[in-house]
Amino acid sequence: MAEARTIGSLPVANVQELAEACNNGVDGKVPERYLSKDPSAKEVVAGDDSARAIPVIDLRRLLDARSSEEECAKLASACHDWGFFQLINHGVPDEVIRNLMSDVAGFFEQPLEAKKECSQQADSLEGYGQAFVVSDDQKLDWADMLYLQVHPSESRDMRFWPTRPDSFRHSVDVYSSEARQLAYRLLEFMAKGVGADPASLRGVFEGQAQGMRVNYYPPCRPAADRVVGLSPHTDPNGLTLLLQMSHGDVQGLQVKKDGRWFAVRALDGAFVVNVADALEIVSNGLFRSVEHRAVIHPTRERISVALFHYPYQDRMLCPLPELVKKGGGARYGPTSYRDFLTQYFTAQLDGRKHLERLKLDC
Ligand SMILES: O=C(O)CCC(=O)C(=O)O
Ligand SMILES: [Fe+2]
Repeated sequence: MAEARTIGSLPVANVQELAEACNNGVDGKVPERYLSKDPSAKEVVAGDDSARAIPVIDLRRLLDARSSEEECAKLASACHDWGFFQLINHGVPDEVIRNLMSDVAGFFEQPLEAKKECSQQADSLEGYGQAFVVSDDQKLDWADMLYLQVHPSESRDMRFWPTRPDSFRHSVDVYSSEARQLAYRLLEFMAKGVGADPASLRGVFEGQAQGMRVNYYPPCRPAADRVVGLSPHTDPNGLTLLLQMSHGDVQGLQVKKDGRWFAVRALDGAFVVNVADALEIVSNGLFRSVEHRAVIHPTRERISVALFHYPYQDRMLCPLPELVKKGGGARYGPTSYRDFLTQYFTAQLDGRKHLERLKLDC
């Protein structure tokens, strides 16, 4: 996949190690590069009201002929109004998710030297390290990550795949194939929700690249409210399925709506699903790719696993013709997905600029 294999990141400190030093008082000062200078970043609509702010969609209701139409409409509204929803009764066995999360946590529990066996190489975002560091004076995120290309299987670069815990590779393999089928299914229901042909929307993504990013957010005792776990961004792919693991109900994901940040309270056992850039384009703007970010807890770590489903890369990406007709014209110009990714990275995660430049007046 173009993204991970052509764009590298400048090497920076390992945040898990840095956090240990900062948190246990050896060197309590958090380096300036991690401290946010934007105070507005802290204005959040949190509290209990927002706990269920993002809509909850029930796959069982989508599948049941008696409730499907209503749930599809709810799904389509969620994708338009929020770009995010939580998915319950999703059918991915608990055991598959448990195994994945336990192996992922096991990887990060290893000593640094062991994790470094999977380190990123120059010019690639694949492997263990930090992403999106393009300049020496850029602010840095309080997180480490492990990015793997997981599908198609021949695209896997096993140099970056952990061999410990022993079951890591198997767990990822099983999880990615279950979740992939779920993603395709969701795309069909999304299409139904806007009166489009399910096969057309599914066809843009089916069999295409799937990547997995594990984000490790260490606690930050001295300055949790001044560091950022993952800077505001949209995802460049089509559909993202997100799982999180935390102790003591630690949350961290925040989603932007109408210019305000909303804290997401992830339901136990649910997926957090979000519309990403390519799906906004293909849906002619009926589904929206919204900015989101992750914040840090003072005393507890958090791990999230994002599974990215990419569109085809050998054809031009553009809105589905039937949705263009419905919408009275195309709202996005055609783009090659490779060019789009280059723009995404050149914009340095600067809001939605890379998407806005494709917009047409109609
Ligand atoms: O950790 C989270 O909750 C968000 C992760 C995310 O947005 C990403 O990996 O793209
Ligand atoms: Fe994201």
